[in-house]
Amino acid sequence: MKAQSTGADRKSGRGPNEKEAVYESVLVNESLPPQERTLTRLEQEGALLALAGTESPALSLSIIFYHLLANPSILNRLRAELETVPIDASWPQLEKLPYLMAVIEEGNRLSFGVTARIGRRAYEELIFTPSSYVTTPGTRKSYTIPARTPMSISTLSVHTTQSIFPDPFTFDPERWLGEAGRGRKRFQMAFTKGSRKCLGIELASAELCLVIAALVRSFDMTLYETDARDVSFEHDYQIAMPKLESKGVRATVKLRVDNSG
Ligand code: HEM
Repeated sequence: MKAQSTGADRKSGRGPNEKEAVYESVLVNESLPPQERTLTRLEQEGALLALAGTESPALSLSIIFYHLLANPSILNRLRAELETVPIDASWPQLEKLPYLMAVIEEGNRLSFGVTARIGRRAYEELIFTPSSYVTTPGTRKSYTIPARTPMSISTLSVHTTQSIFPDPFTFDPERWLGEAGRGRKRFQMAFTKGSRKCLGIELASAELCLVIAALVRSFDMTLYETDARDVSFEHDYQIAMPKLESKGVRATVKLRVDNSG
């Protein structure tokens, strides 16, 4: 769905290629009533952007780096692929690397995005037909969901469905490759789906591609006092949290000499 313009462009006289700033889109937004164009609303937008834009990619990165360092065969395969592009490869160049993208998909899958059930209401009646992945006996019939019925789905249950993601708690980038991998993408719920899905998907992809490529190529790392429980989903704080005493994913780091690219 195309995002609706807030009207700020018309007021500012900006050209079609210039971007609207977030605060401006609140203050000059003709579809917002005046009581919404307040300092409180600006604070809320700012806090959401700062939180959503930092914690979520940081969680995916921690999970990815734990599994890369715990599984040298995955790390070596990723490093070999990264060495096929220049050392200063851009985001568009990195996005074309299938194994890097598979590692990112798998990190996002095991981060679970937002673990709380996020609600949706459709304005029209819906017919829900379970996919062929629904294997519980007696649950394959279709349902009619009346318009405006509150609904929600749990990312945890989708991302750990054995028939979609076999051995779901194993970090296995392979599952995102080839035809089968492409088919699974519609079950990637880390950013959720629909009109309120994450606003920062592209920025997150750029951050993850560039940071992973830079760290993997520049450093040799060894896990330090870190185990699987530092990245497992043990506590639900609306985002997945590991064991409470976790100090995060820690590693010792040595600069490497990368002769390629
Ligand atoms: C791996 C990284 C990220 C993940 C897994 C993630 C996940 C999510 C999820 C699950 C939501 C809730 C969507 C819903 O309500 O259905 C969300 C919303 C949002 N995210 Fe992200 N996010 C990530 C990175 C970012 C980044 C880098 C930004 C940039 C600032 C960002 C900005 C936002 C904003 C503004 C919303 C609210 C959208 C709305 O309510 O319309 N996110 N994100």
